[in-house]
Amino acid sequence: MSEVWTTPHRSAPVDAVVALPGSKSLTARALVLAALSDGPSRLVRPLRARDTDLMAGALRALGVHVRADGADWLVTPGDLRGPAEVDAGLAGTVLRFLPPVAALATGPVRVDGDARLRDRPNAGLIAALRDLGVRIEDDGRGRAPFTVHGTGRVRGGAVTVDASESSQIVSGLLLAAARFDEGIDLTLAGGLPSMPHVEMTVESLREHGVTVTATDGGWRVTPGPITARDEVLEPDLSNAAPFLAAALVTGGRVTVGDWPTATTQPGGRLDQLLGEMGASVTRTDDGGLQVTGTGVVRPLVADLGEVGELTPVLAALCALAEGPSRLTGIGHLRGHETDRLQALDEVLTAVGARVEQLPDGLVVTPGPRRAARLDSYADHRMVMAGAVLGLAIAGVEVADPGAVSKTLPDFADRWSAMLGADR
Ligand SMILES: O=C(O)C1=C[C@@H](OP(=O)(O)O)[C@@H](O)[C@H](O)C1
Ligand SMILES: C=C(OP(=O)(O)O)C(=O)O
Repeated sequence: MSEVWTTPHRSAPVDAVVALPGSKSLTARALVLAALSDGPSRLVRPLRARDTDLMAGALRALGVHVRADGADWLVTPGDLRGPAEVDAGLAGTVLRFLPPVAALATGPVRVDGDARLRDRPNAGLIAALRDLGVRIEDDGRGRAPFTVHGTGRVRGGAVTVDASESSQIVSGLLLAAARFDEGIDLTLAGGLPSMPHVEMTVESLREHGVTVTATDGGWRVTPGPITARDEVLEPDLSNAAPFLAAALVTGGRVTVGDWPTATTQPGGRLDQLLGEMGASVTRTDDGGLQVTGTGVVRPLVADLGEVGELTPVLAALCALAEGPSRLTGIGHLRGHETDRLQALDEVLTAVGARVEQLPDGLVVTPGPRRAARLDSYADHRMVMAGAVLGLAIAGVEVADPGAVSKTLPDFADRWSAMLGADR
């Protein structure tokens, strides 16, 4: 892909069926649990993208055998050991899920990544690990780079955790906790975004035979073995968002195949959210989710705190809506791949919308549309948001579109295929 992507403009209704690779979040959990489990596992239809490659690489660096050369990934646990250097790239999942695993290794494990990773909030995780008996060297801010000095075991036990800036702090602790001597009795110190992602963690743990109990203020994980299991990964429903949005924008029809009947992925809320924005949403007989639009996009007033990663695409839709939208509950997006509230403000303003930043969200008022060159902000979901805008607005370009490699390296090809797939 070139340095600047001229996104396809399309006024005719799209009519396409789209198949998507596995979920980033489920693949990350499956890799970590496979690495900590009591035998080899096979992951079927994992996501192959920068974030999951980095997770596989991080686990390999600690002594886990991950075979990723075939269609399936084969994971064989090994003795966890340092010294090791872990490149977390820009992946929140690696930043927050890997350190508790590193604490179970012997020897130092240094975690670092892209320049922006060093700004991503992580103090709640580092403080919690220290309270659980782990020695960690950091710059005093709890952010990358830091070094976990594992001794091969973690005491565990009761801990109060500040996960107000990222649910991944809770997920990371819970994922490894069955291997701590005392498990974990985690109490939240404050708010928690992205609750479905914690439910995903709890469900993944239970599928691996781990006992997780919801308590008054958090979760308790009982110490014990993590049972190895083969797993077929659900498609990534957050990556489905731009494709389904295309139906709404063009007044067309898009079906994403193999849509799970029940899911903890935040994208599972797309039927309701896109329905509120004017789509009709149905399930197809062969298990897909079909979204049909009329070409009119209704404004959205919603608290997206539980489904934050859907925000960039939904906000792009809001800029194309027939009135002002208000998206709240998403202050923590300022700590994502980029400050997404600021980035969305800049991008939506560039294409003609009026944007007001709230402490925890955005008010987006559509305006006269205009062409613009947008930045990707190294953020995969900002590229996808740009693609949605470009459908409706001629002349939308996105600089540095390769940022999509974080979760969907061939996004632009899939986007073109969708647009060319009219029947
Ligand atoms: O656990 C996970 O897989 C994720 C949790 C969420 O993180 P935050 O709670 O930091 O938003 C989400 O935004 C991220 O894309 C993936
Ligand atoms: C916030 C996201 O990623 P990360 O896992 O790096 O936090 C995302 O994918 O939208």
